[in-house]
Amino acid sequence: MRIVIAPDKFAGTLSAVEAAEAVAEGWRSVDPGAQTRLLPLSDGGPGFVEVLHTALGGTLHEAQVTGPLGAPVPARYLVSGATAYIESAQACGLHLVPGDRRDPGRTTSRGVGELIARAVADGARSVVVGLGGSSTNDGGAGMLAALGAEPAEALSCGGAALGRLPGAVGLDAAREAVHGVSLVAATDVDNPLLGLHGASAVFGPQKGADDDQVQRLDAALAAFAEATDPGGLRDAPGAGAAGGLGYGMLLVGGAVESGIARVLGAVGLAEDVSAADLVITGEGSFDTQSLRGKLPHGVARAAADQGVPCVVLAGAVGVGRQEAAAAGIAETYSLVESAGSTEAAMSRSAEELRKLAADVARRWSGARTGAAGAAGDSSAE
Ligand SMILES: Nc1ncnc2c1ncn2[C@@H]1O[C@H](COP(=O)(O)OP(=O)(O)OP(=O)(O)O)[C@@H](O)[C@H]1O
Ligand SMILES: O=C(O)[C@H](O)CO
Repeated sequence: MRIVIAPDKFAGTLSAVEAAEAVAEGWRSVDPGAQTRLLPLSDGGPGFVEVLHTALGGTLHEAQVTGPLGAPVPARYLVSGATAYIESAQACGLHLVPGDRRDPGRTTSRGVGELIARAVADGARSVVVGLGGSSTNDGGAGMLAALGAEPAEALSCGGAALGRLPGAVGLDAAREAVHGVSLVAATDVDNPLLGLHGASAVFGPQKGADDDQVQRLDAALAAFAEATDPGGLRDAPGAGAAGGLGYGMLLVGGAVESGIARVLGAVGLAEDVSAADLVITGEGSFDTQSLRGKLPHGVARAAADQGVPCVVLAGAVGVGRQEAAAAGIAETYSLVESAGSTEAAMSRSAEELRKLAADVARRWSGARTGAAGAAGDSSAE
């Protein structure tokens, strides 16, 4: 059997690469002759550089940049040909901020700008920045400051300060720093910068903001938008990704693209799917959100387009059989159910995923050869 294994990360327990490897190992333990094609994926958030490196090869460059709270953090970016791939979460990700220090009023995207500057200095003609999983809400102001925007200090100290900037914002030097470079924001969401569906309201709470702070952060971003762009960039889809980093990139001539589309294109999913008998995708929590354009949904659509069955192996499954079927998903399998508890699924995630994949292999390879245990005779609901 030819299997394409294309999962997202299981946030908090397995990277996409680890998840894909565990599924492949589990499958091959039952069906050693299977041809497994591993295509770990990312939507632009954490894992972006690792999955593109797996798919494209290229060279990883190490850097030390300003982290979300100001202290330096290590970050790796990928260079493949004349294109550099940067993962904003490596410089300002939520995972870099301990739970008791989360404060989207203070965290900065400055390190992202440092990575862009470094890639451009290395000679990149195209810079693709994955956006998502951030701890910030600074409209990309810190990133712009690292590229030369003024007043640098006030722009670098987080989203709260944007409501009281000491003077006009100067963007010329930042624009000049990326002049002639194709700059792409590969975003995990298409939210605008401001308002009910904006960065602060939708993603502020997961970064530690309460209702009052959400209001203040939204007002501060609105003031920043007034000071930087009289046009409609604030309303552009994706401007609100990564705490408004999408907006900041638009200000210096960047283009917004779907991170999922960028990654699926880069890894050549459609081509591999066309030669497959089964596609396996997955993520930590497969819920109704997942069916609104998240990675497993994109993979399922690619499989459905080619008439290839697709199954989901997820940490937890919160989608019913009918909803899944409507999205082109033949079966869903839950690690929590197969491991017996959330605790077991989370603490022994790789091992439990291998076991679950072996079980799925028994069902699906058995079904193909007409053996007992037809595919899909049991699944998590
Ligand atoms: N091994 C696991 N077993 C059971 N549940 C898991 C496991 N790993 C992660 N999870 C659950 O999945 C959640 C994370 O979901 P997921 O990996 O889909 O990412 P997310 O935070 O929803 O981000 P994204 O928007 O990128 O999908 C965790 O909070 C946890 O509840
Ligand atoms: O980083 C964030 O704010 C979310 O992942 C949306 O982009």
